[in-house]
Amino acid sequence: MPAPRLEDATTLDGELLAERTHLDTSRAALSRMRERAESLFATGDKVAGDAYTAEQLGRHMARRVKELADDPTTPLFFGRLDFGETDPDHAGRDYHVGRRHVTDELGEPLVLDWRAPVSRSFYRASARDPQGVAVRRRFGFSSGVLTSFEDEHLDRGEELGTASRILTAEIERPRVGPMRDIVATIQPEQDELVRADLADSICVQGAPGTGKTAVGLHRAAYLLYLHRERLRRSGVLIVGPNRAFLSYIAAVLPALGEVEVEQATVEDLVARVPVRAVDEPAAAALKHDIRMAEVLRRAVDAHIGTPSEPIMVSDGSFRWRIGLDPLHRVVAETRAEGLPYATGRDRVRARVVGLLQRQAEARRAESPSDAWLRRMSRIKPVTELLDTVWPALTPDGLVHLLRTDADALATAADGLLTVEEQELFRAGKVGRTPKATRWTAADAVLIDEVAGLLERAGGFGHVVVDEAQDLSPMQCRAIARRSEHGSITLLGDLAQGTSPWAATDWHESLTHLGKPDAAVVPLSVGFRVPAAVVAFANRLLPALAVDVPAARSLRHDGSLDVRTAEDLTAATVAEVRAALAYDGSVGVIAADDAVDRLRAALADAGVATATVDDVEAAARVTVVPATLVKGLEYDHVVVVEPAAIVAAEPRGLHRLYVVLTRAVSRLAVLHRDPLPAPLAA
Ligand SMILES: Nc1ncnc2c1ncn2[C@@H]1O[C@H](COP(=O)(O)OP(=O)(O)OP(=O)(O)O)[C@@H](O)[C@H]1O
Repeated sequence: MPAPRLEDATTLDGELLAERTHLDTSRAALSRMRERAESLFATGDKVAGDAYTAEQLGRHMARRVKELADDPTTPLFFGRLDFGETDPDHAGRDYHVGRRHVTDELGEPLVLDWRAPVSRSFYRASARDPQGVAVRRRFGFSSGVLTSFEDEHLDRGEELGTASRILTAEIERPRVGPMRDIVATIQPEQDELVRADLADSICVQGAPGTGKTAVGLHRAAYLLYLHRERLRRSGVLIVGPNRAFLSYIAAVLPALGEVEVEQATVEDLVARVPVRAVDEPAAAALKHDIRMAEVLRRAVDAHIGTPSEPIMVSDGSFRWRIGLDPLHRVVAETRAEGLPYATGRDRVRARVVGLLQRQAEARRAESPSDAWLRRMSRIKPVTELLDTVWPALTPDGLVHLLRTDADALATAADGLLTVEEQELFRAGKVGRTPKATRWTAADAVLIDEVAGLLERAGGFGHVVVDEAQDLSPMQCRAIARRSEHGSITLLGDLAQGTSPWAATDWHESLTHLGKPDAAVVPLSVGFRVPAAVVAFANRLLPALAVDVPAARSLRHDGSLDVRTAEDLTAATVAEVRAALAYDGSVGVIAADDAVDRLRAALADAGVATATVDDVEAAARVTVVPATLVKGLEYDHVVVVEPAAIVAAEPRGLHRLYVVLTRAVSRLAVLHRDPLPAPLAA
């Protein structure tokens, strides 16, 4: 493919000047839009009729003001599309593409939102399929100042692809602080996922650093733009592995103008009871097993009984009787409807009252009053019937019952759990009541499952699940309950699975998530890890027993340094000192129990360190326990004693693979013990 032609220098200067002027004009227009929104916000309460409308309007305006905030360090636009004369819709027009729409006083667009339909060509047009675009221009910025641009004359067959200087500079830019958006440089294979239909659930399998997290967040922003009202009502949820990760990604969506997205860990989602105990590994594995879903379903179902005698009800004036047959019918019909249990209980009550109502109507030839109906629905014989055939249940009460009543568990688990497994399930201390019980994290998932059997909760319009390979089947179901009527974006890498129940097959996870037909799409280009580091980490892949497509790294810079050291602590301090000579962040990653020692040694040496959940910290060095580093990245990574990281947990080699793939530019591996076998090869 021909390389882009260089324009002569004077034209270039003139063009650059014109683009800077356009940037100034757009900035001024954005600030006018914001002022207008602010003044509407200030007067909103006077305009709105009632308190409710005022509050709604206030919230809307506050959101609008936030959305229109201008950050001087992020460029308002990053690209431009010049359409050819023959394009049927945009002949001869040019558009600047940026983070949000900016219009002038007449409402003419100065900058188009990157999510607008026209902007799509910025990401997807190619020399082979120019989509009407004659020239695609990318802008280079330095500290918010427009300093350069790069043109591709698609109409002349020019295309840079990943050789773009501006893309390369963006990828190689030192990382500091929280994660950044990638709107300026989304790649075609990523864009296809970002712009997938709201109705489509997708699963992205990608090697470390292929942009899975970035794609998920940008998809959320894209869907919110396209289906704003609908998704504002139903909500968008991002699920991540831990607090540190969530705070690392928290700034991306607000930078894209999206301030109303919920972020949570799975533990947050199921936090109906406080978690105050830890399961033995075997018990935890059993509780996360998919068979538990059926055990719990049966245990709830077992509470539905059979009426054994007619009921007699007196309302003061008359006595009514409902025979056994109609009562049987009410219970059987309700059961057949397969409603959530608590809804079923309400339905039985309503039907029994309905039977009384019909008798009353027949006798008095008029409908009984609402007050009469209410009284009948709470009258003792009706409530007693309900308590026998459809007793009220609570989620923690039911799990407590299974932990304390061997017979109840045996009935529910018959043919599903062995006797040993039932004993394992009931092992451990249980309080006298649910409230007095010290629940474990796995218990909380089971309690949430029961809550889902009792009552159907409202779900989100879209859920993005990151690091999804670590979810257990029961955790997948907890997410499924929150996305039953919505779609999901599942992001992960089977090679990075470190939980005891880590997925080995995406179709299985998707089935537990209630989206068995979702497509599994690979991402294949790595934007983080330098090729030499990828090659080193990939030595582990054969030992990880997963079938994942290999990725190609875009980064050929970077360095890898693996060496032995007698005094690991001293070597770490020296390595961190050397790393600080470069720009960017430094991450020291070690087995969890070595973290305090390393942090203290660095402090003694006068090196300030941050903790992993403090993404805004001034210190450039972070000491990170290996178990918390998933999803994060640092320019310079120092891995201390790989053998200890591997030895610390059953899936230690997978953990080490995660650890070795966090480096953006330089990786130093320091060890005293021999390297784990696959690496030493
Ligand atoms: N198109 C792109 N342009 C510029 N940078 C990109 C692009 N795609 C991804 N990146 C950058 O590459 C890095 C890795 O991206 P991200 O964290 O989304 O990858 P990931 O696949 O989720 O990785 P992991 O599996 O390790 O969690 C980030 O710094 C991200 O900003």
